[in-house]
Amino acid sequence: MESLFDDSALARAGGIVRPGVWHLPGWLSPAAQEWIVARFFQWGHGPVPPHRTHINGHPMSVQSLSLGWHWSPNRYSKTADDLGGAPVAPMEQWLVRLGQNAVAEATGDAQRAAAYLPDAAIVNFYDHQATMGMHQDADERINAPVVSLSIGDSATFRLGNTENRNRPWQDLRLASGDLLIFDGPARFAYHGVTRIHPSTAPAGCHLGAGRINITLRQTGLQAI
Ligand SMILES: O=C(O)CCC(=O)C(=O)O
Ligand SMILES: [Fe+2]
Repeated sequence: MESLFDDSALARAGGIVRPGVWHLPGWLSPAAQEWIVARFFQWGHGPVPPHRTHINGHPMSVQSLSLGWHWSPNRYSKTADDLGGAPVAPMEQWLVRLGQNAVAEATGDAQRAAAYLPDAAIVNFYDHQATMGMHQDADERINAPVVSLSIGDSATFRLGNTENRNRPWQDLRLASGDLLIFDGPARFAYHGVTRIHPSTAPAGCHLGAGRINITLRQTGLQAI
């Protein structure tokens, strides 16, 4: 019953939000969402467990883990140096292919998609209280697309301008299965998450309460 009225039942327009931003609602099939949730629980076993990254001494409200490169503020590393030095889990090849398919389908630019080789995934878990302040994804060295996948409860995602964390911005609702890409003129747009909407997830994704967001990034860094 619950799943009849989850957010995936809403008819939502998708496509180009503004130059460089694409939103494809329900891009991940229900089966893919369920499969990724199962993988998410496996990632939780380590080697670096989900953690609240500290920014300026304060823990973020989201719990994060990384694949490929460990992210800590302003820095990517191969070991989680802020958490005892465990090696980061490897990037998974199905995520690379998923990212390439996402870029190809959203943008229609086959060359940009083929050149896209994301080597890091940041996996965030939001409980119902969690939010993310306005920021730029600017720790990557090259200007490749950011591919964002959302699963579980819906979120209000705030998409700002490229100059500062203030207005103008626009609020988008990201539901389970949604794909969002920012690239080109919007690659360095400020963005954040202002709210999680409880009880909006499809029951079949089996996450329980909360939201997962996975962002795929191409860092431009070389492992040494
Ligand atoms: O949860 C989201 O939709 C955005 C996450 C994000 O901005 C990030 O991980 O840098
Ligand atoms: Fe971000």
